[in-house]
This record gives sequence, C-alpha cells and structure tokens, in this order.
Amino acid sequence: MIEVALRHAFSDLAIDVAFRAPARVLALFGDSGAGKTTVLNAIAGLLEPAAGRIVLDGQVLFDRAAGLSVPVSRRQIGYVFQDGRLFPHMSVRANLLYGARARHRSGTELDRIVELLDLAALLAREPAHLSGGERQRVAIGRALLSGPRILLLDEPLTGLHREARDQVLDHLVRLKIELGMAMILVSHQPAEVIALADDVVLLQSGTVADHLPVDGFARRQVRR
Ligand SMILES: Nc1ncnc2c1ncn2[C@@H]1O[C@H](COP(=O)(O)OP(=O)(O)OP(=O)(O)O)[C@@H](O)[C@H]1O
Repeated sequence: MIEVALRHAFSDLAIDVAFRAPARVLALFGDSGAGKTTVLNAIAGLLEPAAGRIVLDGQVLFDRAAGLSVPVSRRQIGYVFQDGRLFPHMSVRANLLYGARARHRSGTELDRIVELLDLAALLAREPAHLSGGERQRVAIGRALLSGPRILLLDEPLTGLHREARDQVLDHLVRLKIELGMAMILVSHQPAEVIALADDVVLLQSGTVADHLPVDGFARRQVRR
C-alpha cells in the first residue's frame, strides 16, 4: 500500500495531492505540467514537499510534521527515468550491477532479470550501441537489481518508436505478472496505462481529479 499526501508550491503551480493505493501497478495519468513527476520525485525522496506524509507498506518515508525524511538510498525504491540515464562508458553488465545489492551481484537474481528482460545478448555492449528500447530495458533491469519494493517509471516509453514501445511495455507486463513487482507508472498515453495499470490516479493542474480502477478508466477513454 502506498499512501501519499503532499503539498508543494512552485512559482507557477501549487501541488496538493492525496491518494492511497494498493501496492500493485498504479498509473499517474495527466497532461504535461499536471505534477506527475513531482509526485514521483517526492516518493523517491528527490524532492521534499513543503507539507505532507508518504507511507510505503506501513513504513513512513516522509512526514513533514514529524520532521522525518528517509534518505533516498534507504527508501528501497527503483526509479526509471524517461531517458534511461545509463552510464555511457560502462557495459550493460556493469550498468546492471551498479548499485546492485550484494546478494544480487553474481547470483540467480541477475540471471533472472537478464532473462526476464531479454538482455543476455546485450551484456558486453555499451549503451551507445543499443537501441532506445534496449537502453530502457537495461535501465529497468538496473533499477530492479537494487532490490526495490516499488519501481517508479517516469514516462519510460516516451521517445521510443512504436515497435520498441510495444516491446518495452510487454516486458513491463511480464515483470508485473512474473515478479509481482509493484510499480507507479507516469504516463499521458491511455493505451500504456490500460495495458499495465490496475489503478489510475488522474492528475490535473496539481490536484487529483479522479482515482479509479483501470476498467473504469478504459471505459471512459472509449466514450471520448
Ligand atoms: N524544480 C522546479 N522548479 C520550479 N517549478 C517546477 C519544478 N518542477 C516542476 N515545476 C513546476 O511544476 C509543474 C509540474 O511539473 P511536473 O514535472 O511534476 O509535471 P508532469 O505532470 O510530470 O509534466 P510532464 O508530463 O511534462 O513531465 C511544472 O509545469 C512546473 O511549473
């Protein structure tokens, strides 16, 4: 279960968001500038909201009133950015192992993630020799190997061409089914949300406009 309540004011947008959702796959859906990345950053600990409280699986990660903020490195949260952000001069294998917890370094966990994300043929390559979709799969693998309780995905398919997008999406669905990985997906593409999410929080101008199961979200898209 993730519980988020936060308020934060930027010069041109006031964010005031509250939701709680089971630890399955939650989508944060909304137009550009709605505040989606800000919410992810607050959950990851990259941004300290002016007010609020964030609780993941019963552990308080942030509580402004109590003066509590768990450091980023101790939140056990994986973050995949839109642009992958791989280390350019490191092989795929070294990228995957960077920051991997000791128990994952050589064992079956690495093999399992390599297999789930179809990375075996890419391990010796450097990021410059990978396609956009391959790079994103490596970034997802690297985040998983840090042993996260939840994976935050900030528009991980944006900028990819159609085929690569479908491929990365298929792999994310696989992680959901085979690992039972909890995720929060930031997206403004309904098709991605419908393929991956269980619950959808609609963000609009810094506030929660709606929170609904993915079926209801899909029906609403059809009616549009
Ligand atoms: N570091 C910052 N400094 C000042 N304003 C910011 C900052 N980060 C975000 N904002 C403001 O908050 C708004 C919401 O940003 P955010 O990145 O959370 O939106 P988003 O929904 O993720 O948008 P997008 O889909 O374009 O990534 C921005 O339009 C901007 O006005």
